[in-house]
Amino acid sequence: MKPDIKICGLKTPDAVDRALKRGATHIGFIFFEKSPRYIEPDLAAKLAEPARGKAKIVAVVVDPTNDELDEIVSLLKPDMLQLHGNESPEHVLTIKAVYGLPVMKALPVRTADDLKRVEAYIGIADRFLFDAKPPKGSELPGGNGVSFDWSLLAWLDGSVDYMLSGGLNKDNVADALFITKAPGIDASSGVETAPGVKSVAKIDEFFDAVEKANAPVMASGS
Ligand SMILES: O=C(O)c1ccccc1N[C@@H]1O[C@H](COP(=O)(O)O)[C@@H](O)[C@H]1O
Repeated sequence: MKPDIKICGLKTPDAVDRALKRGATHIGFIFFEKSPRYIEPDLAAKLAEPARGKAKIVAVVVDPTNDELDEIVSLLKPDMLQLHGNESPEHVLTIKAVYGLPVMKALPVRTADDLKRVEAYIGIADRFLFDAKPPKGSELPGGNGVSFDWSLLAWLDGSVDYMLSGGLNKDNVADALFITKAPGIDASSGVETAPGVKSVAKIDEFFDAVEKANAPVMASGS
C-alpha cells in the first residue's frame, strides 16, 4: 500500500508547491528555534495556504509552552501537532484537550527497549513518529539525517499507526519501506542540499524512489 508521505521543514513556496504536486499527504513546519529549518508562524501560515484541504499541515514543536502553541495554532491553523520533545503522556493529553488537534508523538529509537515507550501513549497519541536518537552533541531532537535499525519496528503490534523518519532519502527509502512496511514516511534533510535548504530536484527524486518501490512487479511475459 502507498504510504503517507510527509515532507518536513519546508521554508519556501517552491518546495511546498513541489511536495504538493508530487502528492505529499503531509507537510511539516518546524517551530524549534535552534533548527536551520525554523520558520516564523506567520510565514508558515502563508506558505501553508495552498496545502489546505490537499495535504495535512503539521506543526512540529518541541516541549512547547502554552504561549508558543497559542501563537502557532492561531496563526497556522494546523491539522496536526507533531510533539518532538519529551512530552509525557499527560502533557500530550492536555495539549489535545486544549487545542482539539490530533497529535503525532515522536519517539527516538536506537534499541528495541526504546519502543517500550509506545505503550504509555497508546490511546493518547493519534499517531507515532519513530526517529533516530540524535547523535551526541547535536542540539536538534530531529532533522539530524541519521537512521536507526528499521528491523526493530518488526516488534510493533500491527495496530500501531506511525510514520518512519530519520535520514530517509532517495537511496534508502525503498529498503526502509521493504523492511518496515511503514504506513507513513517522513523526509527532511534527505531532500536538502544544505541544512534547511530544500531542493525541488531532491523532492522529485524522493517521490520517484517511493513510486518505484511501490510499483507492482510485472510478471515476466512469454
Ligand atoms: O528538522 C528539524 O530541524 C527538527 C527540529 C526539531 C524537531 C524535529 C525536527 N525534524 C523532524 O525530524 C525528522 C527527521 O529528520 P531527517 O529526515 O533525519 O532530517 C523530520 O522529518 C522532522 O519531522
